[in-house]
Amino acid sequence: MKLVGLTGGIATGKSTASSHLRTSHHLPIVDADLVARQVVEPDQPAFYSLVATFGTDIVNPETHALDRAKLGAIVFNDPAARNRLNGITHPVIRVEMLRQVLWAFLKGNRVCILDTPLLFEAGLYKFVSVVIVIAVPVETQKMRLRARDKCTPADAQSRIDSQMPIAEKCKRADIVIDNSGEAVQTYSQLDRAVADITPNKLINALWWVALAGPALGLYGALGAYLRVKQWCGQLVRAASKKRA
Ligand SMILES: CC(C)(COP(=O)(O)OP(=O)(O)OC[C@H]1O[C@@H](n2cnc3c(N)ncnc32)[C@H](O)[C@@H]1O)[C@@H](O)C(=O)NCCC(=O)NCCS
Ligand SMILES: Nc1ncnc2c1ncn2[C@@H]1O[C@H](COP(=O)(O)OP(=O)(O)OP(=O)(O)O)[C@@H](O)[C@H]1O
Repeated sequence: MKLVGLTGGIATGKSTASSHLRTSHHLPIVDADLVARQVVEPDQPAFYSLVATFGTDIVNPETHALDRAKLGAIVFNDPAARNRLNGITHPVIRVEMLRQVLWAFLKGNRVCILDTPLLFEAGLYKFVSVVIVIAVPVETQKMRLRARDKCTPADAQSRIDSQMPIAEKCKRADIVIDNSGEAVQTYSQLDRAVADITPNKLINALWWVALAGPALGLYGALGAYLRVKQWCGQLVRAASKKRA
């Protein structure tokens, strides 16, 4: 299975591209933003680490879930805080993403897409065979980000500045998709890219036969690790609540 990193800057169109790859090409998408949301749900160990680090102000008092806007306002304006957030969330995001990649492999897919905004920043580019960057000019990026998230120009700028510049990502890419035009133009560039990168069926089947056993073992081990980690966290929290 070919592991493909799909990246870009904030609001350059990664989700637009990945939803086309999912619906028109039936490719499995491992969505880092989605995983990042799941690992900070209120029953997850990373949620408690975030509260211990950033304080209870980042919890919405009504829903008891993470107040993403508040945490975003802190970390997108403070590189040290962002490093602390990344230090808590990224290790667990990586484990869950690896689990999903193994599942995509076990199902016999020939291509799996890692939709990851921080592919370069977090070093995940080392594990993929092809990097696709979805690019737009910075002015278009700012305009689309502000229109989508209804944020101020300063907020849009600080989010953009939190990431590697899009021009640098394009330099490091194997394939650059220009998403500054109509969506259909982006889709046809993606269609050509898929045709270019999809491996031969026979070679893929041989790799599957060679690696399915170890992949299944690792998949099971990662699932068990995540579950045990969650149980341990619950036990520790229950014990500290009792003591309080
Ligand atoms: C800071 C948080 C709470 C803000 O949440 P919010 O709902 O406003 O944004 P959302 O999660 O939808 O992310 C939107 C975009 O912001 C950018 N972004 C998110 N986290 C980061 C980060 N740590 N550094 C730089 N850019 C980031 C990405 O381009 C992402 O696509 C949230 O992004 C978060 O928990 N980030 C840490 C986990 C992470 O690194 N996620 C990125 C995928 S690995
Ligand atoms: N070709 C296009 N033409 C016009 N608008 C577009 C185009 N592609 C994407 N958009 C719009 O730009 C915004 C950002 O796109 P999208 O959400 O796909 O970006 P993203 O890279 O996934 O963002 P994030 O980094 O926040 O996850 C959305 O409102 C989307 O509808």
